Amino acid sequence: MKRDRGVIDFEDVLLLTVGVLQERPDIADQVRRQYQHFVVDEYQDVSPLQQRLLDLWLGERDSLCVVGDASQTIYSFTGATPDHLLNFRTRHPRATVVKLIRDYRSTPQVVHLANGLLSQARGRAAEHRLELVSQREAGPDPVYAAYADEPAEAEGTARRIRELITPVEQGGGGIPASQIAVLYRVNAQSELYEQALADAQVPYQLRGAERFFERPEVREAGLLLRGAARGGSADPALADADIPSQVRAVLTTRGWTPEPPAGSGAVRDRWESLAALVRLAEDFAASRPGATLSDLVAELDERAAAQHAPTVEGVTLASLHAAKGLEWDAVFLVGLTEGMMPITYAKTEQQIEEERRLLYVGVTRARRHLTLSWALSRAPGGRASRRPTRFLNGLRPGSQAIGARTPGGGGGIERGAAAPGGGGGVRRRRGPVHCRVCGRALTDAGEMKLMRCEGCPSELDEALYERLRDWRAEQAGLLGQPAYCVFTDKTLLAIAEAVPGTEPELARISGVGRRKLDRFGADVLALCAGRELPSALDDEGDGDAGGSHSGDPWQNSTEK
Ligand SMILES: Nc1ncnc2c1ncn2[C@@H]1O[C@H](COP(=O)(O)OP(=O)(O)OP(=O)(O)O)[C@@H](O)[C@H]1O
Repeated sequence: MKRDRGVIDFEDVLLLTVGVLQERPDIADQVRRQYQHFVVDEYQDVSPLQQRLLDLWLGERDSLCVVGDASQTIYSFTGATPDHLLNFRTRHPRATVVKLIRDYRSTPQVVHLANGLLSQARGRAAEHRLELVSQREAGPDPVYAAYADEPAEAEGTARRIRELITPVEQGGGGIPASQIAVLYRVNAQSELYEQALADAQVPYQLRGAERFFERPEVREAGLLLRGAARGGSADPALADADIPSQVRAVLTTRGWTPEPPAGSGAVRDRWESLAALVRLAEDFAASRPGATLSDLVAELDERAAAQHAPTVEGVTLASLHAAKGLEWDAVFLVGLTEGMMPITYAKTEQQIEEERRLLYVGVTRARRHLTLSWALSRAPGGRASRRPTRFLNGLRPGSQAIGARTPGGGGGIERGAAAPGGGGGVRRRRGPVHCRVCGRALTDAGEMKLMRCEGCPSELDEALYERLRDWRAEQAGLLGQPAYCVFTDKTLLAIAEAVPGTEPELARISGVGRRKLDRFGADVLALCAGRELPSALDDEGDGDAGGSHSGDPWQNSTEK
């Protein structure tokens, strides 16, 4: 097909050049006369074909300098291998090896996390890893932020970015938008961030990919959905189906399938875009009961228009792969859940290790501000079933053993450390409630309950949150009341963030009144302390269906 159309791709450029240099010594001589010395950057990601071309350029000479970092090998899926780098000394015994361990880019806090990530790495590249030493002055600790769902994560990120770009004299960070990046694992994740940044009126640009609504498969899908909305659907039986079913039916004709195609690459990218559209339709239908396919198409048009702002110097949105070699003052690594990081199709140990290196590449892009975030469920109201990436275990606060309350290895914000006025045992006075993270006065009831802005990063102990939810479901069952009558989601979130150790600390959390304290206080404190509770269902002695466990059963189990 390429021959028919008279085009070649980048791989062909290499192949043809190799062919010319091999078969035409006269041309090879001329090229070698013209180019005397060679420097290769990112040498850990060289493919055998690229290595062959380099050898042909060089001929018998060895005027060659290569620069690389085996720990940043992230293109193995294209056939690249760090072996050329790691075997360089064998092939060129006279070569001088300079180990660059001084890191002039990042603060000690960022470098500490980068080193910590690699300390858990395995495989050949890991054997050659270097422990970096920051040469910069200290900066802020990396921020770890758990959000309830993906839109909240995107909105929270956009809000933090707004603060960072606000001029210093107006109380912001004074960082130019061009010095900020949001990095994600797959390009289909960009849509949420494009929308959130557009909503927050933050200029942005995409790197290495087109804007979501400008991608060919998304435009094509848009046209088909528009046709279907006008009644032009090829399948009249679908006219009465719900919006997501209609969208899935239309997108199936463009290659959407319920399960993703195996492996990575262009087919997978295309599928991810279509899957993002399906999710958008599902969320839209859930939030707008009674809406039609035409309404969805109008919504898509609106989003496309909002995200269509002319490209100006702005925040960079990029995949981790596209961020290689770059750096920014502030980097947001988003969507760091199991399944996305490592990505589901990374199965073998080597593939998992490559994912770890990808996260390492992301972390080392940050000069000063680094935020790592994830969402516990995909859509608002969904079950908080997601887990943050395993790669941060032992590194992010609260990620050690279940119930452990000590922060993980250095480099993290310790629980509550960032809470202005939140420390000590001082009783909270009634009056304006301020966000524990950014200090803004809160007016929204839900935010007041959380004691922070919805979008400000939380230091949620998600394992505790899960246990609290399970416990609440059990209590609600016993009481025959809805779960929110025990504690609302917001109160549970606030508890899982604050992890109160004493009754007064628990009492300070909004939504925990005297009655709740008497009834549930001991249970909650036991859970916060990481203790197991006996199942309330086994507790035959409590005849008061609406009453408390009187504190005893779990008090007895405190030695566990
Ligand atoms: N000797 C130095 N003194 C001060 N700053 C330096 C020095 N060397 C490098 N830097 C700065 O450190 C940052 C990182 O340098 P550079 O991009 O060359 O690193 P790198 O090794 O190629 O990183 P990576 O491969 O991870 O992208 C840059 O901002 C650069 O200006």
